[in-house]
Amino acid sequence: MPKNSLLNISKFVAPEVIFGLGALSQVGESAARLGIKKAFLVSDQGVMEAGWVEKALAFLKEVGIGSYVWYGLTTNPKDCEVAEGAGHYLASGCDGIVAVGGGSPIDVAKAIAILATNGGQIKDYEGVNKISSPLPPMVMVSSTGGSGADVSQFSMIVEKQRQVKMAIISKSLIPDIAIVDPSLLQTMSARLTAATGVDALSHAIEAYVSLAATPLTDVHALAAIRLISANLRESVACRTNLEAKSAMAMASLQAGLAFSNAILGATHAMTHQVDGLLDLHHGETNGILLPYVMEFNMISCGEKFVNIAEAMGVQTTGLGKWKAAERGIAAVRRLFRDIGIPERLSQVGMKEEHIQKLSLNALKDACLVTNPRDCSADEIEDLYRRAL
Ligand SMILES: NC(=O)c1ccc[n+]([C@@H]2O[C@H](COP(=O)([O-])OP(=O)(O)OC[C@H]3O[C@@H](n4cnc5c(N)ncnc54)[C@H](O)[C@@H]3O)[C@@H](O)[C@H]2O)c1
Ligand SMILES: [Fe+2]
Repeated sequence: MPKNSLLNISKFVAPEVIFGLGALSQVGESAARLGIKKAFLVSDQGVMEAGWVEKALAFLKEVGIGSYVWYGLTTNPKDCEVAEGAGHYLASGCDGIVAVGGGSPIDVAKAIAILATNGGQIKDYEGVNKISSPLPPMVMVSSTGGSGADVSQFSMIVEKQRQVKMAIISKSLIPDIAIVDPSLLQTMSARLTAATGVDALSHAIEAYVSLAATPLTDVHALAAIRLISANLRESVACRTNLEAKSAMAMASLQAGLAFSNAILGATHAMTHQVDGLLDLHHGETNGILLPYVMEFNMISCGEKFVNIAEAMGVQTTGLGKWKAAERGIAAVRRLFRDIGIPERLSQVGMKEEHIQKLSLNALKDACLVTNPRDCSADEIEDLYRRAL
């Protein structure tokens, strides 16, 4: 029986989602509905400067919710930042968490929630299903249209000492309410828009070919690929193109629903290691690696790669399966080139001497388990080398 046959049991988890231009205005009502009296608002410097935190605070105040703002985190957030944030949460008298930001603040907000009710250190929760006590109520407002962390069961935190990005995976990490307001994407730079859009496309493609894909995740993954292929260029080109921003926000959301349930693959397993070592934008590294991993994975599920090609806008009629699949990968490469994603890992600081350690760590990453083609350490090394 095919792995994603309707005859199999499949599960799909998702938070309540509020989507649309102006949806940020629902943050107060959402927090109130969860019984939050004082919100611990997690964000970061860039999102604060863009003015979105001030707006969220006003909406919380409107419904009588007090708040404590903490934004002491960086991109590729670190375990020490989570520990500091959890200390602030426990001392603040807050009874719920609101994040306003991209994947970094959202992941830290989830990690703070874990420590707040489960104690210990964040590294104790690395892996699958390590959380035992329920978490405080969580409302996540995403500001990047890329990570999908606002709907996912993941939190990604770098353990500084090991220079490894840990995947913490648990259904407890699915927020109660996700607010997706495409207007927030207007303050992102073109480079950030490109990198976050590439992250979303990597989520959709990896989830679609994942060994854990189901009919429910396939629908979202393919829809996300179509939206990204048709709108990412325009979204990068113009900050105020609200149609393109809304399409990218929806794509990120659907890619998030797909990968949260189908998990990911070798691209992410390899990118997480580079994130831990070099502190680059996660989306750019994914963009460099994804076409190489697609070439490697293609033989495991040719038909799916044809569907990806079609979702990327490739006319496949009359082409054989493998030709069509290759054209899909070429379409991904062309999109990334058009929006200025670097093509080689050496351009972003990676060196030959890093490859062996990164490959061994990638082999242990939880995302590799669902890659459609088995990967040995040598094959991962080879993929890093091809992308170098
Ligand atoms: N938990 C998950 O399911 C999941 C999935 C994918 C990625 N991630 C993680 O998410 C992180 C990346 O998240 P991201 O790509 O959303 O970016 P990010 O949260 O790291 O933010 C990147 C930069 O963009 C700025 N920024 C964010 N929104 C902005 C806006 N609207 N206007 C102006 N500036 C803005 C931030 O201040 C920051 O400087 C990585 O650490 C990655 O591992 C998590
Ligand atoms: Fe990602």
